[in-house]
Amino acid sequence: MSTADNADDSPVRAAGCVLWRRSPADGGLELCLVHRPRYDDWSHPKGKLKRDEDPLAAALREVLEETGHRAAPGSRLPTVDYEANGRPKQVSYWAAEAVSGAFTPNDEVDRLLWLPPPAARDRLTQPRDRTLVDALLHVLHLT
Ligand SMILES: Nc1nc2c([nH]c(=O)n2[C@H]2C[C@H](O)[C@@H](COP(=O)(O)OP(=O)(O)OP(=O)(O)O)O2)c(=O)[nH]1
Repeated sequence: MSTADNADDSPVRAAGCVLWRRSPADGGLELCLVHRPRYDDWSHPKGKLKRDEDPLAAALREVLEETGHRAAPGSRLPTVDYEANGRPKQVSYWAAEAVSGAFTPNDEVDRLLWLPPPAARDRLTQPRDRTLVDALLHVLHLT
């Protein structure tokens, strides 16, 4: 197999966060989901790594770009694998607490919601992304 073949078969790498906060109203846990008009879907903030970029740095950069929030990273969460446009894709995730910032609608993300865990689970478009809600509760010792 040539080097070019290897490169073609290698997964597209992306990274993101299950971004959480304590509700300003009642202190309950809330998760941040983003709506992408391109797919009309709801997902966790994430995106592809730039060349030579560290996955955690990429995850925090994507959170800032898509949600306007700076985040403090916590535990590593399970990696999500799927096929996108005929190529394997591997998305690394971290739990991260939103610490500052504000959302402004942008080309990639036109809506953002802060939802309690059960509502976030229901709202997520991809079943694989729902498992990350439970993984977050586990690392926050809430299950
Ligand atoms: N978020 C997410 N999207 C998925 C999963 N499985 C799956 O087929 N998709 C679909 C949604 C889109 O139709 C397609 C490509 O979306 P994507 O979010 O992976 O790719 P992208 O390049 O547009 O975005 P990004 O990685 O830069 O954030 O893959 C999944 O488990 N999670």
